[in-house]
Amino acid sequence: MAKGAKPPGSLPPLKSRRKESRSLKRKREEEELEALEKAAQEFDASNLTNFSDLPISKATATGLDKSHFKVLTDIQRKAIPLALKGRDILGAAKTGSGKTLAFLIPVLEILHRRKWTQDDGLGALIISPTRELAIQIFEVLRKIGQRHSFSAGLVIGGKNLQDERERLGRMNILVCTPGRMKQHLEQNPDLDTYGLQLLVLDEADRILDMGFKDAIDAIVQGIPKDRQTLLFSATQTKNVNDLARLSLKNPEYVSVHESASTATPGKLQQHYIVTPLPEKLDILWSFIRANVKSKILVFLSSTKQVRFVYETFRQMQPGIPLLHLHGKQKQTARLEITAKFSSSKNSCLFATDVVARGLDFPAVDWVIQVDCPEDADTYIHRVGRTARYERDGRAVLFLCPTEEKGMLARLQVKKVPIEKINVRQNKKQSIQNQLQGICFKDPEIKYLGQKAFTSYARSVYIQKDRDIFDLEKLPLQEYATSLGLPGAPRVKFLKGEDAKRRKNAPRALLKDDDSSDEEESGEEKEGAKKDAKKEVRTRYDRMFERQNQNIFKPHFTEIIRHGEGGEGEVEDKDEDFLAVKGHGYGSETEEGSGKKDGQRYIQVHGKEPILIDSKRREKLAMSKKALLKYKGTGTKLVFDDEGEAHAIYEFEDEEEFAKAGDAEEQRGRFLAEESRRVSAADEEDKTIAKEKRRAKKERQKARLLEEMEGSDGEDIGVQLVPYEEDERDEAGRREDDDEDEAPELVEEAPPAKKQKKWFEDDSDEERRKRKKAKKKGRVVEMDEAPETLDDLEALAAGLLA
Ligand SMILES: Nc1ncnc2c1ncn2[C@@H]1O[C@H](COP(=O)(O)OP(=O)(O)OP(=O)(O)O)[C@@H](O)[C@H]1O
Repeated sequence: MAKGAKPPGSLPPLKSRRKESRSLKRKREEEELEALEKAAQEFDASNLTNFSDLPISKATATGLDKSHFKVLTDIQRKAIPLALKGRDILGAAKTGSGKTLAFLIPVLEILHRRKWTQDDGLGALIISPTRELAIQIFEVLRKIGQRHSFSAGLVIGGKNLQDERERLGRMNILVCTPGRMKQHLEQNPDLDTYGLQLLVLDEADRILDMGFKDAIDAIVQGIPKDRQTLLFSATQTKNVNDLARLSLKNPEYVSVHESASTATPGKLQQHYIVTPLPEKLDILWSFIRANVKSKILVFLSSTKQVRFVYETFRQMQPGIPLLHLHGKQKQTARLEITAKFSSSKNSCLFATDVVARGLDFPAVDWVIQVDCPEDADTYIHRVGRTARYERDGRAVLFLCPTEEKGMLARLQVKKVPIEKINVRQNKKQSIQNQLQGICFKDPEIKYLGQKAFTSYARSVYIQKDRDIFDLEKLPLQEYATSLGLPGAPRVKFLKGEDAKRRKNAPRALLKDDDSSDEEESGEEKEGAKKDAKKEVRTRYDRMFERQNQNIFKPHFTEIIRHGEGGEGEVEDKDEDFLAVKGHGYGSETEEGSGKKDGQRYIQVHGKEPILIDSKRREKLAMSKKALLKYKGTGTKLVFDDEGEAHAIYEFEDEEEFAKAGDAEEQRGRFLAEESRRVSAADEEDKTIAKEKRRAKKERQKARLLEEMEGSDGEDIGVQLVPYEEDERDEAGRREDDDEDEAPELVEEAPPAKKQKKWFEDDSDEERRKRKKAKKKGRVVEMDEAPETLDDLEALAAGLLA
């Protein structure tokens, strides 16, 4: 055989074999993808039942199987095949009917078929109106996408924008809230949206209404028009203007329950009761007491009401774990509460509408709507937190007599089957006295009650549907009494408030408002914001101004007024009372708080006024320590026999001085006399000090002896504490130290700040851990909850696979 010739039947070299197999693999993959695309385009959904029938990738099919999803729900059967064909979809289906999978499966499949890789940037954007819902969607995506290699991120705020930035540049799928996404699109040059293939809006009608308008418009401007768009909600919008804003292309309207006789889940039992407003809390309390073995979700119309009911009911101990959730809690707390309620078998969660949409709490038995929802759609979403995916559930709506007719008419139009029931009067328990007692004992709760009252009144006032909501017809005085308040707080309203706009406004837009104690809705807040620019008012300022509240008894209010001379300027004087009189710092002309050019100042005698431009600064400025600093060290005076005060050094009368002889001589005499006096005093001091040292040594000796012998024979665990470490006061003095011993104390007293500990307890261990975590730049906030925001963010940074 010639040199170099290959023997017949021998294999090609390894390198070229590998190359060949790689290209074969690639070819095979491409053929598979083409076949998948073809199958999706030609798919006939008429006999579709199981996920395994769908023309989807192996990766998605495995993810679904591993998550135990087998049979498609109606909305999934109708929407998924169309979305896989690349159609724009307007999907409407009852709450709890599985809309999340109806958009997540197409998201994964479209990107897969288009061979999307990490280098291709953002491929799909999923928008949710709340952080909780975004987290929930993200978790489902993680489960069913576990066999894909896309990177997915969660963009919901509550974290440093900069931290999120770099990671976002590498993400293929983002689940986000509108405000935060808008921020990133505007400020993050690393975010490449040019190739975006899919835009999904969950709870689309909510996202498209006024509150999110700016954010959504900005997002839509920043992404390509040539993309697929999927909109889902239980109460879908068909508003042409909304759809035009999203540039939908010939969308397919998929409404599986439009022809159904009801808009709510079949297994949901819905009832309402008619109750006078002042009896609502009695009924709620009695209901909870009678259902302590259930899982109950209670909707109230504002954060303040949620907090008031939670705080008071908690004190009254109904015998069921209580939780509360609203939009003003910190994200970690919100996550923790959501997780707790999800995993609990029996508990009662008081919440605002922040949990009304989309959240999939397992096995909720009851949804109670204490406050009437603003419209029938909100009703549908609230009750949809129970009776999800083939489960049973019950819902009760509390209606005031004035709300009954209007609300029932609205519900009827929306095809909500609801029946009236009555409360068994013998089971109803009045809690008014208990609430009064709680409010009386705790001014903070009373204050919260006042805010709850105000926010309720405002929430009714700002509603547009006057057939249902009529504030004037509500017995507000009695309602205040039912909350345990001594009188109805005065509520200020401004014209033209827009409940929906404020309610749906993203957090970013409400940022300024969040810092205040006011409620979430209404132009009142905007008015308040304007006021806030003029002067900084603390909650205590407001509390004092509320004269009809009797937070302080009327005669006390009188004292404030008379003490300040005149009723005309009560507001300013109240502030003076708070700032000055309350602390007893002298005359109001010299010291106290005042206003200049619309700014508030605190004036301490002889010092520059301190500008009060925040609550924190006011608190600081009013602290004892700060005031001591500003007040200086004071002047030492001596008193003569007649009780007259004199400065320590005073000028002598000139004539007297001349009579006493030559000035230089006098000086010499004075110095000689003083030095003799100082030497004598020094001798005396030394003797006293010596005597004291000796006595102290004796005492120490005696104490040691006592300790060694065990004075009364008992084994005292804290004997290890040595004598240097005995009790000291704040200045580092020991209890038996004498004021006169000052010179010795200076020598002996160690720096009083930190006392050495001779034994270690759990707190030391904790402190060390905290210190360590701090050093690493991270504070461990929740040890037990497995799904902290950090966990989720870490997941967000990782790959789905
Ligand atoms: N095909 C399915 N098989 C079994 N369970 C399913 C299926 N699809 C969805 N589910 C379950 O049904 C529940 C409700 O699903 P999902 O949250 O998607 O409902 P939804 O229609 O989005 O509700 P909402 O309108 O309240 O947002 C979830 O617990 C989900 O896991």
